[in-house]
Parts: sequence; C-alpha cells; structure tokens
Amino acid sequence: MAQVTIAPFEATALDAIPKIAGTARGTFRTHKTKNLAWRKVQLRKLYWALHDYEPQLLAALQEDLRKSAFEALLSEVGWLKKDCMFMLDHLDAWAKDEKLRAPHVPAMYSIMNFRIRKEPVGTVLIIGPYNYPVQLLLAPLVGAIGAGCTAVLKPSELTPRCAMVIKDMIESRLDRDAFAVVNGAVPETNALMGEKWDKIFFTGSAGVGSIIARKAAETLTPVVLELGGKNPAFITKSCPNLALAARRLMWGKTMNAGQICMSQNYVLIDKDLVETFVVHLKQAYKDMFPRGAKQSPDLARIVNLRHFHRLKNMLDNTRGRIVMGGEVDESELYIEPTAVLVSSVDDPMMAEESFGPIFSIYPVHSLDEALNVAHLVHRTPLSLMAFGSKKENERILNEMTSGGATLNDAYFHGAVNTVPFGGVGDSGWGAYRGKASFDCFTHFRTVAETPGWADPLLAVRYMPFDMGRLRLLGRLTDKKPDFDRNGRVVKGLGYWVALVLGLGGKGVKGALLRWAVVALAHYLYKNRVGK
Ligand SMILES: NC(=O)C1=CN([C@@H]2O[C@H](COP(=O)(O)OP(=O)(O)OC[C@H]3O[C@@H](n4cnc5c(N)ncnc54)[C@H](O)[C@@H]3O)[C@@H](O)[C@H]2O)C=CC1
Ligand SMILES: CC1=C(/C=C/C(C)=C/C=C/C(C)=C/C=C/C=C(C)/C=C/C=C(C)/C=C/C=C(\C)C(=O)O)C(C)(C)CCC1
Repeated sequence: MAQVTIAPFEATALDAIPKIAGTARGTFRTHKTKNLAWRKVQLRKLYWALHDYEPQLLAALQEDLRKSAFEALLSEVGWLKKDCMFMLDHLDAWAKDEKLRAPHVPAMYSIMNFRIRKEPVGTVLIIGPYNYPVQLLLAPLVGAIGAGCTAVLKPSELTPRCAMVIKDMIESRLDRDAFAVVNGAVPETNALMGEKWDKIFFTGSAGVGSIIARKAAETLTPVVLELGGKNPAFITKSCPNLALAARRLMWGKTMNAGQICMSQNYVLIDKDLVETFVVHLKQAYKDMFPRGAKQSPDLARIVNLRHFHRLKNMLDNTRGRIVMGGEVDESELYIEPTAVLVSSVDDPMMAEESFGPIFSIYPVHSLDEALNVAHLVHRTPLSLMAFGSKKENERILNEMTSGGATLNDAYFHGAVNTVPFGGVGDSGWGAYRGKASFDCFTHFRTVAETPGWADPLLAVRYMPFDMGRLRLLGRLTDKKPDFDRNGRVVKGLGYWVALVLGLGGKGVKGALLRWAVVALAHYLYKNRVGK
C-alpha cells in the first residue's frame, strides 16, 4: 500500500460550529445550489476526489478498522464513485418538474397546470457511524448534492483517520461555502444539534438516534434515521441448499468483521438441520480462512476496546454453547467468527445487537415457532433473510416485516447501491440510495396555476354559496360507489352494459381488442376463399 500521511485527529472548535452552519445556510440562500450545472460540477469533483484520495482513504480504513483494500474498494470508495456516476446519469430526469395529469388531477382541474417542482430541502446535517465511515457519511451527501442542498458532515470520531481524510478531501475539493466537515464526538454533535437544519440524516445506534430525534423535534426538524436491528435468518426444513446457506451467512458475518447493521444477529433453524448446518458453517470458515481467521488479511478488526468488550461480554455471558470459533484477543481487537447454539430468547446472544462477527443459532420445531421467536426478539428489524421453499419464504415475508429482506442469501438487498435502503419502525425512518437519495433531500412541492379566463367555470366556490350549484357539480363530477355498505362490490346496470358492449373485455383496451378480433373474423368470413 502506498505510504501516506494522515493528520492526527483534531476536533473542530466548538465556537467555530455556529459559523460553519451559518455559512452553509447562507450559501443555500444564494440559490446557487439550485443550479443543475453547479450540482453536477460538485458531483464530478466528488468523484475525482474519491479517485485521487483513494490511497489515503484505504490507509485510513486499514488503520481504523483494519479493513482490507478489497473491502474498502468494494463497499466504500468504489461504491461512492458508482453513487456519483448514477446520480450524474439520472439527475436531469429526476430534477425535472413532473406534470400532474389524470387520474392524479381530476379532469375538471386539468386546465390548472398542476405540477410537482423538485426543490432542495435546504441545509442538511449528516451524522455518520464508524463501521462504514466513508460510505455511510458520503452516500447521503451524494443525495444532498444531487437534490441541491448544502451540507455539514459529522464523521464518527471512532474512526479518526477516516474522519481527518474526509475533512481534508471534502473541504479542499468541493465548494467550501456549501459543504463542510465538523469533527468531534458528543460535544461537537450537541453543538451542531443546537443549530437550525432543514433536515438531519443520522446513521448510528437506536439509542443515539432517539436523542437526535428528540432534539430535532424541538424545532420540528425532519430526521432520517438509519439505525440498527436484531436481524433474523430463517432456515427451514425445505432449505434448497444448506451448505450454500451456511456459506452465505458466514460471508454476512465476516465482511467488515460483521460490523454491519443488516447482517444476521441470529439464525432460526429447524432443529433437525442444526448439526449439518454447523458442519457446513465450519467448512465455509475453512474455505474462507484456510490459515485461520486471525492470520487472514481479509478479516477486519473490532473498532475499539469498548466494542471489543461489548462483544466479549456477550460471549462470556451466554448460556449457550459455542459451536464454531470463540477465540478473542484483546491486544489485536480480534474476535473470531463465532456461532453459539442457544435455547432462550433472553440469552444475551439473542437479546443484544451483535454488530460483530458473532451470531446465535436457535433451533425451532416449526416455522410457526420461528416466526413467534422473531417477533419476540425484534418486531421491526432492519433486515431479514430467509432460506426456505418459495412458499415458506413468501410466508415469512408476509408475516414478519423488516427494513429490507433477502431470500436465499445474506443481506444482498443492501449490497447494491442503486436500490432504496432503510429501516422500518424502530430500525429506521426514511430511505436513501439511488433515486431514493435524491428524493430524501428533495421537497416535492405541488404547484397549481389557474388561468384568469377559467374564472366563470370555477365561480361556484365564491360566496354567496349556492347549494344547488354544488349539487349539480357533484352530479357531474362525483364518482358513484360500486360497493355497498358491507364493502361488497355491486355490479349495477353500468357494469353489465359495459360487459356486453366490451364483449367481456376489461377496460377500454380489452374491449377494443375484442372488437378488433370480431371485426377481423367477420372480414375473413366475408372474404373467405372459395365462397
Ligand atoms: N441502518 C444503517 O444504515 C446503519 C446502522 N448502524 C448502527 O449504528 C450502530 C453502530 O454505529 P456507531 O457509530 O457506534 O453509532 P453511534 O450511535 O454510537 O454513533 C453515531 C454518531 O452519533 C454520534 N454520537 C454518539 N453519541 C452521541 C450522543 N450522545 N449525542 C449526539 N451524538 C452522538 C457519534 O459521534 C457518531 O457520529 C449500530 O447500532 C448499528 O446497527 C450502523 C451502520 C449502518
Ligand atoms: C451476472 C453477470 C456478470 C457477473 C457478475 C458478478 C460476478 C457479480 C458479483 C457481485 C458480487 C459478489 C458483489 C458483492 C458485493 C458486495 C457488496 C458491495 C457489499 C456491500 C456492503 C455494504 C454496502 C455494507 C453496508 C453496510 C451498511 C449499510 C450497514 O452497516 O448497515 C458479468 C460477468 C458482469 C456479466 C453479466 C452478467
């Protein structure tokens, strides 16, 4: 890896924060960020900044998390470059006014040129976590730039080298009046929260998310929360390939040393499959780490001592049996990929969010039991994975919600940068990525424009009110219900007439098609050969 120097971590001075926020707000008021060409220049600059700062970013990720260059490129630097390109490719189309026509606008108002203007929400605060310190801070920024916002970023202080590289990169390459980085921990975040924002985008723990949401509520500031979850994986008796399920779940818990909020916390598995599943897990472990996980340059480390001890305590306090892994080494912040066989939902391995390379295996007698346990552990997890028959997977999706879900794999729904990503209930509010990133920072402003000549047509609204005219208008424009008071659809005269005239076809298209077939048949009959 290229030799690079990273400045030591330095928190932003508390008294500088109001000015930083004020500059970002002031720049938004100049309206220059609304210009699409300006936004595109910033996105292109961000792309090249990521490209040029790649050695620093890779070194910082290696030092902060011992993240391999492979992972750093795949899921952080390369990921963000793709984000920039995707936003650049689609920005013109997404930012265009959307004309509102029937059926969204009733025919009687069609003269009023209803449309949706896409406006930037304003000046936003983006607060990032430590596990993907580059991706999870800058992916929302791509959305904010695309939408035309100004932004202040607060990287996690737990990954200090990444925080310093990001500050240098953003402030030297992007418009300094529009984008800034504040480094620090709780005091600096509190100072930022004391400022007025138009939206706050927070990724992190549910505990801190709730502090942020409470503070934001004081000024009615909208928040997006990307939080954690205790995510289940279901393996049923009909699992099509148990060895593959084991391999994929091992991948889910070893990327970034399992410090991924959407990876499985626990596996609910049919009791008859447990033994074989563990054999497959061990085989997958051997295949991925032929010289042992500790020797592998591919396995990241736990971010710091606090999180190391949090994970170690889960293993120390479990009443379950470790069936794979179990080694820990504080000097290296190393935790071996570990699976623990448990039998109680109160076990720390079930009750706490793992957010590391450890997970539990919980044997069940049936899918009913699995679904009950999952609801007890966390009713609205960030993700869910199912390895069953098609029918069972459909049932799991139907009976248990989650932010996102993957069938027959670990969290792949969250490994593609262009599709919406977000939680549900207490695992998150709002979504981003792809077009959802643009939408997240956009105010969809409905605009109507009433021509002066239309006033006589619309005069019914004026006082003095005339009930007769209101009733007449209702008779002309109100849609009659085709259902009765019991919620049953009523097939009235209109239905039967339409059915006969439409020759049984549904809708105008279906009816026209049937009439065309009849006409063709008639024509062929009339002109038949040898008549
Ligand atoms: N849904 C998602 O996309 C993701 C969710 N997460 C969740 O984040 C957690 C791990 O990330 P962490 O960085 O440890 O989260 P965290 O909640 O401790 O920190 C996140 C950010 O909040 C700031 N912060 C911490 N304490 C604060 C306080 N008392 N007041 C104001 N700001 C404060 C930190 O400086 C940091 O920038 C896990 O629970 C994980 O599930 C992590 C990554 C992605
Ligand atoms: C199929 C065709 C081709 C071949 C395509 C191939 C070989 C694709 C392989 C893709 C793979 C294995 C991609 C894996 C990607 C994993 C990623 C990006 C993981 C990302 C993790 C993230 C973002 C984590 C985020 C964490 C968060 C949000 C959190 O903590 O919550 C050809 C050969 C291209 C030909 C066409 C057909």
